[in-house]
Amino acid sequence: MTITIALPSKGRLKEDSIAALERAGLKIIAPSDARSYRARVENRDEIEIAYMSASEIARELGEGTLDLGVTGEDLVQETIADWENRVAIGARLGFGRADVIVAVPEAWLDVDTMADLDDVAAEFRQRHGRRLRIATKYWRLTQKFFSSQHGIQVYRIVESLGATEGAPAAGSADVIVDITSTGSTLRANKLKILDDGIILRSEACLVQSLKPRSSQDEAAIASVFAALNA
Ligand SMILES: Nc1ncnc2c1ncn2[C@@H]1O[C@H](COP(=O)(O)OP(=O)(O)OP(=O)(O)O)[C@@H](O)[C@H]1O
Ligand SMILES: O=P(O)(O)OC[C@H]1O[C@H](OP(=O)(O)OP(=O)(O)O)[C@H](O)[C@@H]1O
Repeated sequence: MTITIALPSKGRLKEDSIAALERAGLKIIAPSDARSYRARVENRDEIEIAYMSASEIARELGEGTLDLGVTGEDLVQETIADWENRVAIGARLGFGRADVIVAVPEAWLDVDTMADLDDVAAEFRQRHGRRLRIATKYWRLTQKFFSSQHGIQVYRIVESLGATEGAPAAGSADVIVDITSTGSTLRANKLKILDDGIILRSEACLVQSLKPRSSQDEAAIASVFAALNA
């Protein structure tokens, strides 16, 4: 039996993921064809490595087609419906840190909290003839935070697949929900994070799919977590 560990094939999480496994004693043998998205681990024939995009890793963990994967917690929570029952976050890896936040224009001087934003949302239609628009690619996290946690119901999500911080200035949204790490993109676009507007502090994690599997595979997974958490 083999278990499959998926690692990001590109982007900011790729190199750190490989390094984290190597520090845990899992040395990845590069495939003979560098364009291949499959690899093996030295002296661990029961482990197969698959390279794929970070969001695809989250999706496939949710569907149970992978055993383990390294991806961001934000992508886990956003991509997988009912994520707590489908996957388990087994190790936080200390890189890929970023916060998913609610930010509003700096010019909104009297809006500093989610309660202030609730007031704005409630008045928005009367004042502007439409609902408050939130630009984001984090639909699920936004709905959970606004509707379930803060009881804000009157808003509209405008899907943004990039340059989200530009949406308020461009006039396509009023506020945003996006990732920030250094804060420089928010500052450059004259946006401020609400005082209680941190939805999630995310980092790269090793995540396990919660599907039934053989005791041999369970043991292989446990040994990977033990090595990483050692
Ligand atoms: N400054 C940052 N901007 C965006 N994402 C970041 C940042 N810092 C860390 N991350 C994390 O990196 C992950 C996304 O990584 P990356 O952008 O490499 O993926 P991607 O290649 O865009 O993935 P996909 O192709 O699946 O969308 C997310 O979990 C995110 O939280
Ligand atoms: O707080 P900061 O350090 O400014 O980082 C945050 C920005 O970085 C990411 O964009 P990036 O330009 O990396 O492109 P991406 O959206 O394609 O990941 C992210 O989407 C934010 O816009």
